[in-house]
Amino acid sequence: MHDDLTLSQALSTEHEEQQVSRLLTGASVMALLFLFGIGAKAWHSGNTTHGAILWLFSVPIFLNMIWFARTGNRDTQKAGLLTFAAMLLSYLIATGGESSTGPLWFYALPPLLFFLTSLKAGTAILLFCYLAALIVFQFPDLPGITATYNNDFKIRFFATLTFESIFCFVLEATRQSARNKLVTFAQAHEHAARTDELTGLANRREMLNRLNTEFSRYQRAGHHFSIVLIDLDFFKQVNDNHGHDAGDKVLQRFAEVTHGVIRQTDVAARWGGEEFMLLLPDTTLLQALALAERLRSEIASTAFTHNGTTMPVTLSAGVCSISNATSINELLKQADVQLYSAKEGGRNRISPRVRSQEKVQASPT
Ligand SMILES: Nc1nc2c(ncn2[C@@H]2O[C@H](COP(=O)(O)OP(=O)(O)OP(=O)(O)O)[C@@H](O)[C@H]2O)c(=O)[nH]1
Repeated sequence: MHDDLTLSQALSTEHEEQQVSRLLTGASVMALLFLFGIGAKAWHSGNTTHGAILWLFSVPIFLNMIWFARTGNRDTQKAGLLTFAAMLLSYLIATGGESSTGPLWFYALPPLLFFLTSLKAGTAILLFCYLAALIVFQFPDLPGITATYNNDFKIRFFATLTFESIFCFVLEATRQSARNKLVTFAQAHEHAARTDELTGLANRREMLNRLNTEFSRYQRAGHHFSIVLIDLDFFKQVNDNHGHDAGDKVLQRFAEVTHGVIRQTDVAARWGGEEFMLLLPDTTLLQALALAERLRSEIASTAFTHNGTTMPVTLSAGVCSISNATSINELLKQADVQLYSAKEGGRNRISPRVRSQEKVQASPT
């Protein structure tokens, strides 16, 4: 599954959120193990109240894990774990934990906070933790505070925690900036891999992907679709008479006109050279013929100009519906046969011809 992910999908917010959830689950399991182990050690060394309180903390963490497994709600999982961590740290700094080592667990907070929340939210929560520590250090007589710390410890605690927090902030900011650049780069790269540079339409590779997707949809749910294979008539003459730049301009203008004619759900691609393909989801052969005819007429009446000279541009197109084919290959082959027939029939026309079309195309344009 993972191999199928594109780079920008792999860097997407959803994917990152999944990673965060996995990390939170891992952190929860580790927290449970630590609480159980350190609680057991405290219990055996006679500090039974401290041991029992540590074990008690494992209950909400365990329930949070169960809740996440049942609901899949990542926000609750994150908020729950951060709340329990804040409560546990408050307890540890207020009581000193074992041998006044409780505040040491504060050092786990900065990297976790910046990774799990935003830089802003992480800084705000950290400042709140600083305030809590300051209150414990400055007012040891407040109810619930049983630990006393000497001044050297307090100064070193704040100095090292500040150093670590700044370091984590800078690291996370750098990581986020690199990630954003990578996402932008990946999106541009993926767009380029799917798009024809000259016309901005989908390229052949993208069209083949979309055809396969549409064919699967047809096989699964019976959604019909049609394709239109288009070739500009006598395009070589445009290049020969007006130059390659003029030819390029015609291709670009053709793409613009096509965009104005098709629906948003349709896909237009440059199939190669001066050949184009339209993929029309949920469209019958007759509807596709009508659209192709509309495009033919629009192109025939559009003024293609270059350096003040107007160039005559018309198209021929072959149309085929998936209901007349058993595979993508056959669909393409039939559209090609129809295109050939349109060219043979005199160009500036759509094939197969149905009665309504014959009436429209009877008068030469
Ligand atoms: N300017 C420009 N010309 C291109 C491009 N790709 C293909 N062509 C030209 O398109 C022309 C296609 O010519 P042909 O295959 O002979 O077809 P045609 O002149 O359109 O004649 P019919 O298709 O038979 O109506 C060639 O001259 C190619 O060089 C492109 O990206 N830019």
